[in-house]
Amino acid sequence: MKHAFVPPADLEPLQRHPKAAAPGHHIDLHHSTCFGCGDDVPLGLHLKVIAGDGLTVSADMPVASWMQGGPGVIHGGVLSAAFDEVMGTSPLLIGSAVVTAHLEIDFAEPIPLGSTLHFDARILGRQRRKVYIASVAHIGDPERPVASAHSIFVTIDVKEHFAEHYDKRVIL
Ligand SMILES: CCCCCCCC/C=C\CCCCCCCC(=O)SCCNC(=O)CCNC(=O)[C@H](O)C(C)(C)COP(=O)(O)OP(=O)(O)OC[C@H]1O[C@@H](n2cnc3c(N)ncnc32)[C@H](O)[C@@H]1OP(=O)(O)O
Repeated sequence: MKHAFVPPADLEPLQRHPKAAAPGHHIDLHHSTCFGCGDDVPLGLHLKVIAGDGLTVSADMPVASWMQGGPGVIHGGVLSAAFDEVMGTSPLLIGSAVVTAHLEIDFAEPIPLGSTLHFDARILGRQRRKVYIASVAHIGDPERPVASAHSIFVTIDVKEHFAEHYDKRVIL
């Protein structure tokens, strides 16, 4: 698939954390009211990200009618949010909490409502606090990706990062 993102050549390789979810297992929720993965939000993506081998994860997302952008197809922002969630969950494999600093999406084909998107994502490596991640999505044929994404996530101290906003969080 065409893309313009070039990760640095000198990325530091990363190791899976000994306590990371085992391959085939669901990686825990960010929190229950997260738009991307939370069980308690009525209108959310409800993504279940599954640990793969090494530094990989995967997820499936049925493309529901409320995700419509152009007639009969998924909205690009919804697709971007799904990539963000899948890639943003993967650093839990290395024991790091992260937030998105940079997210690039390449849209290769219109994605019809009613299809199921399958996402695969892979941690490429780190440079200081930056974790580089790549992801590809298909709707049935792994040889024919419909979209791909490249991102830079930055590791954070969760308590410190959210301290200013934590009191305004939504509890359902
Ligand atoms: C008590 C709470 C309990 C809660 C429990 C819940 C657990 C939840 C755990 C985790 C939540 C994850 C939820 C995932 C959901 C999916 C992911 C999202 O959607 S996240 C939302 C969207 N993203 C943001 O809101 C970030 C907003 N941006 C920032 O906060 C800052 O800009 C931040 C943290 C990204 C960086 O700020 P700096 O001050 O800490 O650090 P600096 O030095 O500026 O950047 C570090 C490195 O990153 C590069 N960098 C920063 N921004 C970049 C960019 N846009 N492009 C390229 N590089 C960038 C910099 O050049 C620097 O790199 P060099 O080491 O110097 O090479």
